[in-house]
Amino acid sequence: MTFVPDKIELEPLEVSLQSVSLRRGGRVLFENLSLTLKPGNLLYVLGENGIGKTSLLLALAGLLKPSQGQISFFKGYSPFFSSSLIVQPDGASRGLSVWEELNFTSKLYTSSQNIEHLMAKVGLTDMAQNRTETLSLGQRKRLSLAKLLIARRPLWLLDEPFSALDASGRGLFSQEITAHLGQGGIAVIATHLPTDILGHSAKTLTLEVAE
Ligand SMILES: Nc1ncnc2c1ncn2[C@@H]1O[C@H](COP(=O)(O)OP(=O)(O)OP(=O)(O)O)[C@@H](O)[C@H]1O
Repeated sequence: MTFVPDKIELEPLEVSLQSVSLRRGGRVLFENLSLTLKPGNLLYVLGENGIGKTSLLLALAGLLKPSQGQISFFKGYSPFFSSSLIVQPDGASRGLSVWEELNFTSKLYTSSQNIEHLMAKVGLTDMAQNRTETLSLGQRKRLSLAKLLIARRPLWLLDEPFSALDASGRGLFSQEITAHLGQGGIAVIATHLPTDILGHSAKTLTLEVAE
């Protein structure tokens, strides 16, 4: 059975939420949410702790089912083949080294990206042989960025992408998000940080307690 298509181009994806409600832990997080994301769009999801930002990202990734409404992916892709999700804590715990983790990801996505080049780009060359679970939080975030670049999905779902990163890491991540948007990708960023870090025009969605 083939789980991943041989080659995924950055397709001009469009994602649409129609009257979406999400329940979790026995309570309604939000109701009747409608919005459309088009190529090049950046959406910031804001709101207090526990309001449902990460849950919305999980729903967009196809990992949580809306209790009402629909999330539609145009152009025929399922969320599994069109999105990359970075949540916290990340899932770098397979007992692999940094190089092995990137090699595994590369094979999973049949990517032709050069792993040495990517490790240099994200500043992890010196950590190539270190097991991923021994990385610092900022190094893990850099590893997540390398995996995003390998997967090359059109929809990036990023939970606090800039937290734990130093200034150079934040610069690098912003540069790659900007490049992704420029290539017609979409980014959804859940954050508590100021939303001007990218200098890119953005939509903002502030989640509030459901009635
Ligand atoms: N696995 C789970 N099972 C049941 N309820 C959960 C689960 N994970 C989270 N929740 C609940 O869902 C609600 C929304 O959580 P979510 O992680 O989406 O919030 P958030 O806005 O991302 O918060 P934060 O700003 O703290 O990261 C919270 O009330 C939380 O308790």
